[in-house]
Amino acid sequence: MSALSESIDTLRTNERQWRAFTSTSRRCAVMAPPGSGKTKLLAARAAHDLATAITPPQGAACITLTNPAADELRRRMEALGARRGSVVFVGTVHAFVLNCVVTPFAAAAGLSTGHRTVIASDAQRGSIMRDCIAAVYPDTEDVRAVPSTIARFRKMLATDAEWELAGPRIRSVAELYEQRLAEEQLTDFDGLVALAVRLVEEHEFVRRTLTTRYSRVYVDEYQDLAPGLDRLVQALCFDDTLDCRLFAVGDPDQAVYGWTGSRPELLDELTSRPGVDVVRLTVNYRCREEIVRRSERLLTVDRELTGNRPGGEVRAELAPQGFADQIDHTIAQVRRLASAVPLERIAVLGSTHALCSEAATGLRAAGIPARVKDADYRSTPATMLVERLAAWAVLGRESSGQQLGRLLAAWRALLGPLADRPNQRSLVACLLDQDPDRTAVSFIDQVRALRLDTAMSTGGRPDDVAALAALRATYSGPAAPVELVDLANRSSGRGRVQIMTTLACKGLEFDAVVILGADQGRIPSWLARSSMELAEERRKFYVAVTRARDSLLITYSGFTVNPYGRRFYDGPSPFLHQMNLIPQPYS
Ligand SMILES: Nc1ncnc2c1ncn2[C@@H]1O[C@H](COP(=O)(O)OP(=O)(O)OP(=O)(O)O)[C@@H](O)[C@H]1O
Repeated sequence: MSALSESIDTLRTNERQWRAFTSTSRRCAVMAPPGSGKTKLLAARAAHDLATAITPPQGAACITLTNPAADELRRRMEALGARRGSVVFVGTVHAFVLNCVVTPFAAAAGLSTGHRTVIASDAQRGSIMRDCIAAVYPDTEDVRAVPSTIARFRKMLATDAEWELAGPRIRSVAELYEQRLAEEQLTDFDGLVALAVRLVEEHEFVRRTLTTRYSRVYVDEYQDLAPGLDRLVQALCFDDTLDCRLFAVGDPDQAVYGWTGSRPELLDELTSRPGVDVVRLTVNYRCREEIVRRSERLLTVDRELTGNRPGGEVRAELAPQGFADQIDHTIAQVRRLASAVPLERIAVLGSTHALCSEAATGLRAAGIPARVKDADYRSTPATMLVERLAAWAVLGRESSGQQLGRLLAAWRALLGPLADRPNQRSLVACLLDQDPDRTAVSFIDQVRALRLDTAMSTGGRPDDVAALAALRATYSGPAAPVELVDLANRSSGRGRVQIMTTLACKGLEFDAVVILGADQGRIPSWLARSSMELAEERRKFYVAVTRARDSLLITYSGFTVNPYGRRFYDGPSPFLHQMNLIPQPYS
């Protein structure tokens, strides 16, 4: 039986999943809690449609928010045998906007000069923004909030009336900033999204060509789409004169990207539009029942969710000596679990990168191998591919879980026309090289020299260029891991406890989870003041809690310490009371 048939058969066992899988509506929205099989359903539905209902040259676009989530979706679809090719797009919304909307249509619609779109690097954006602020504000004024305010308004595609609310000086800086980018033939992601929305909303030929090519659109994590991206989906999938179907999945209780302008209500708005078939899933297949029961206490509305696996352990432990003490509790927990659970199936989550690296130092000092996600360099398509190539080269197909054909397809997708046949042959030769002296850094250099660097810098991908440089630096510093196997293990995380922020754990699952630092001021963050910000902190914690399949430990001290050593005795996180893990405080 094929992997796709097997996956479809498991969906058959759940009446609601099956209803969504077989929905014949042109627009289907699946609202579902963590672990209820949203991504599984979306991958199976897309793979099945590609095999049975979509005939080339028509294709499909499968869109999600972040690079790791896109990588996971691509992996799941490939495992189901979904065909890959020029008419199937699987990637992030920003990659869709750049490669499928702006690059092919902006010049034809008269909205660009026809030059290649170059995305400004973080450094370029920062420097231009500083210049523009200096041109509008006097030196004496506190301008720290200006860039984030402008970013928020640009992400929400603010109307004239909304810009007026922001004030004339903010608007002037925003206009100057966009003008400077244009003069230097640069753009940024917010500019790209705004341009794509204009192209799709104002030009019928763009809508028609796009929907002829991508006759089905699949969106994972819909609740996290920023408003501009929601407008793109509306323009393509809610125009009855076009033949474009939508299959969207999401969970408003997992909306954690408020700073991008996304709102949890977007998914509710989608489901209340006419002609949308709404399916609500209620079984959490991931977490054992005790974890489901405790996690649901964090929500304001009872969703009547059930777990599908009995048992489970949820504990909160007081570490009275402070954060270092919490790390000791974590070490004890990892040691307790280690005989039964592979280390890579254990996650340690902290609210900030700083807490995560402190935890990694503590675990490593105790002799426990640990990997901090995104600590040294960003997970971009280029760095993730280099890690996967190293895994295949060192561990082989069986142990690495990587297939050469898929790696080459990913290589071609990344390099475009630069990945000609001789280039691919050189890559395979590099992967087959058995030189025992090869280090991680020499492998990285070899792969980058195979036109990877050139493709990234000429292809307008400054994030990948910066991330590749940081990847090299990670393996070339004086105390850096030098072995190629260290790089190879990075993609699977094999043999290492996985440490990451509560934001970065989204979409992942582990047998056991430890959440560190559940103290007021950290969870929720002291920076969250408004009710909207506090609600997002609660959702972030809910996402973290629901990553655990079997056991969950949450540590707290009842106080936090700021960088100057001052203690704040604000008590444990209120979420621990909410989950009924510690008694309610006296009011
Ligand atoms: N019908 C089913 N039978 C058995 N297992 C299932 C079923 N549906 C989903 N699962 C399993 O449940 C787990 C969670 O699935 P998946 O990652 O797709 O959930 P999700 O809803 O996308 O989660 P999240 O929103 O938390 O990221 C996976 O291990 C998946 O294989």
